Amino acid sequence: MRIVEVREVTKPIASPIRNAYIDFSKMTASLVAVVTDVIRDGKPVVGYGFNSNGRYGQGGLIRERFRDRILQADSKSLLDDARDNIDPAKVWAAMMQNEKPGGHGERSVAVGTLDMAVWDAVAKIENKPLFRLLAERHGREANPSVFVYAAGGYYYPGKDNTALCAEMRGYLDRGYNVVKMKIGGASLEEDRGRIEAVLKEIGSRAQLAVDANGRFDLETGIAYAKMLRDYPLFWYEEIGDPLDYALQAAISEFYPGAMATGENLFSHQDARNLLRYGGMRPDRDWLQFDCALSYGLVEYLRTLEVLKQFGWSPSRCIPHGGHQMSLMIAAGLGLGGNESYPDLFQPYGGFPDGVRVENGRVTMPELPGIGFEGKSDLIQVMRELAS
Ligand SMILES: O=C([O-])CC(=O)C(=O)O
Ligand SMILES: [Mg+2]
Repeated sequence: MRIVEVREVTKPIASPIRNAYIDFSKMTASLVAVVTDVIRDGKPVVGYGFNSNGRYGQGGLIRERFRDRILQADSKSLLDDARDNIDPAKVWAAMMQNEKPGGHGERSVAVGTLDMAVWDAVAKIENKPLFRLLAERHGREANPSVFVYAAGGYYYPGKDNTALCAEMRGYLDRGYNVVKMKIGGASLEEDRGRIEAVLKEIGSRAQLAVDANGRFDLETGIAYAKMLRDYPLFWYEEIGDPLDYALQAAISEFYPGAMATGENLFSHQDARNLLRYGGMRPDRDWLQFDCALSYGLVEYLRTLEVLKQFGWSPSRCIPHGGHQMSLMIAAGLGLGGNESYPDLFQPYGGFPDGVRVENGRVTMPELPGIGFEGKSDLIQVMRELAS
């Protein structure tokens, strides 16, 4: 049993939206296929992966370093002999040989993308949904019903509060009961008006989270905290620079409600520093580490270990990124839920065809692997890459 080929293509996921920090007019993502020599139903098992929005495709790193380390490794050294399967942790170690520690910028995206494809292949080889395989290996009960919230509310040329409210109402109509919008890309007073308009629109049918995308300095973050604490928000997200743990800790003195952060922390070491120094509160705050940006599930398992050491439950994690991989981890390992972008980043985001959001939850179907085969627009581009 071996990995015979690794393919990458960089795809556009551009749109005219903008958050407080970047616009998405040139956004791309890497799509990868990991082809094995294992035959199921007369065809080779192929695992697929892609990275989440926000960090661009990683074709250069994948093609120049990580693909060759997988293909050039002794194939036996990548196997889990006891399970007669590929061992994702060994593939991970092969990819990371001759990589220095620290400085976890973007190679973590390249490795996370390939790691997703490896797990997809591993679960397909066992002919199980990945969430069932994870629950089994970790001695847990799987729960295929997962909380999801609708992320959007971007700044958009010509978008006024009427359009923003219509967008949010559309999410409620599709079964969501938590919605998220961007802040920090306008003045505080303008953002207050946007928030009040949305709160009035959604009424008691849903809760609202707000996301500053790391834009604020301490003073602005506090000014917003004082404004936002007047409203019953679901969370106040990524207030300042993702690596400024002292800022995060200081804001907690001004904001008693829930805060969320972590989508731009790419390693278990960075996650540990957040828990050590960021003043995050395990009884109310949320952690958004996204395996597809941060060295994959092999690393995410280490991050979950760190959480345990610091007294955090996996149920405080609601990953960034809106992909099916995190849905699998949520259903298999008991995360608190997952992000979703109902109108953005297609065909990569979302759920298998026919899966509906009901009362803010989706139920994972019993598809082998991550379940990409159940999403027709997505599997089409994946198969184009593999064939
Ligand atoms: O706008 C983005 O970069 C995405 C983001 O922060 C989120 O989904 O939380
Ligand atoms: Mg965010």
